Amino acid sequence: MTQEPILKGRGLVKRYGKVTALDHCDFDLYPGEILAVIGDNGAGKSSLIKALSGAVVPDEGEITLEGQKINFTSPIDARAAGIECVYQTLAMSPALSIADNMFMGRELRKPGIMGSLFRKLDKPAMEKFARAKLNELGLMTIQNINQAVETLSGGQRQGVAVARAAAFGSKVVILDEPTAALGVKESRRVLELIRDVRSRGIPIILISHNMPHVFEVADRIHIHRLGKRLCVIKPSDYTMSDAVAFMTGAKLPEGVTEAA
Ligand SMILES: Nc1ncnc2c1ncn2[C@@H]1O[C@H](COP(=O)(O)OP(=O)(O)OP(=O)(O)O)[C@@H](O)[C@H]1O
Repeated sequence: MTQEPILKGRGLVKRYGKVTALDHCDFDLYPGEILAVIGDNGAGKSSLIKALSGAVVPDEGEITLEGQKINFTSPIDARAAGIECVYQTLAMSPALSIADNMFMGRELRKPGIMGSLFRKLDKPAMEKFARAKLNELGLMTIQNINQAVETLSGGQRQGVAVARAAAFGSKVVILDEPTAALGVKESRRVLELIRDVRSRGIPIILISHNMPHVFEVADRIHIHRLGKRLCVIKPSDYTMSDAVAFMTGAKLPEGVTEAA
C-alpha cells in the first residue's frame, strides 16, 4: 500500500480489570476499502472498534485520523470527526420514528431568537433528509418515515442503522456484526448497502463472524487474535478455512509468528 491509512492505531491497550482485551494492537484502514475484522469470540474485536469510535478510551497507544492524533472520550467526539459506528446493540430507540432515530443526538432545529437555547425541532427538514437518505440507499420498502422503529423488521432496522451511519459518517463507517440475526434476503441488502457506501468513497470496517460475507465483500481482512492483529490477508490469497485456522491459532500464515 502506497497510500497512508485514513485511520491508524498503534500499540493500543485496553484492560478490564485482569482481562487484557487489547494487547498492544495495531490497526490500519486505508481510504476507500472494506476492511473486515475477524477473530475468535473474546479476541478483542469489539474492544478495538470501541477504541476507534470513542466508546472506550484505550489505556495505552495512539490513534490517528488522516494523520492527526485523536483522543476521543465518547462516541460523540468520534461522530463529530466523521466516524460513525453501528454497534451490535444498534443503539436505537424503538418507540421513536425512523427519522427521529436517524437524527438522535444531532437534531436539526429551526432558526430561533438569537442566542435562544430553546429552538424548535425542524421535523420537516429531518423527515426530508431521512427519506432522501433511505431512498438513496435503496431502502424503498420503508413506506413511512414516521413509522416507529419497533414496527420494522430486523433487516429494516439494520438498514436504518446502516443508513444513519452512511449518512453521517463522512470519513469512516464501522459496522459490528451487521448481518447477525438477519435472514438471507435481509443480509444481502445489508451487504449491498456496504458496497454502496464504499462506492461513495467511504471506507468501512466490518466486524463479522460470517466468513462467506467477509470473503464476498472485504478488500482486506484483519485477523485479530489474543487482543492484537495477527496479520492482514487478502481474500483472494487464502481460503475461508485458512482464515479460520489463522484466527483460532490452528496454523499461521507464512512469515507470521504468534509473537509478531
Ligand atoms: N466491559 C467489559 N468488562 C469486562 N470485561 C470485558 C468488557 N468488555 C470486554 N471484556 C472482555 O474483553 C475481552 C475481549 O472482548 P471483546 O468483546 O472485545 O471481544 P470480541 O472479539 O468482540 O468477542 P465476540 O466475538 O465474542 O463479540 C473478553 O475477554 C471480554 O470478556
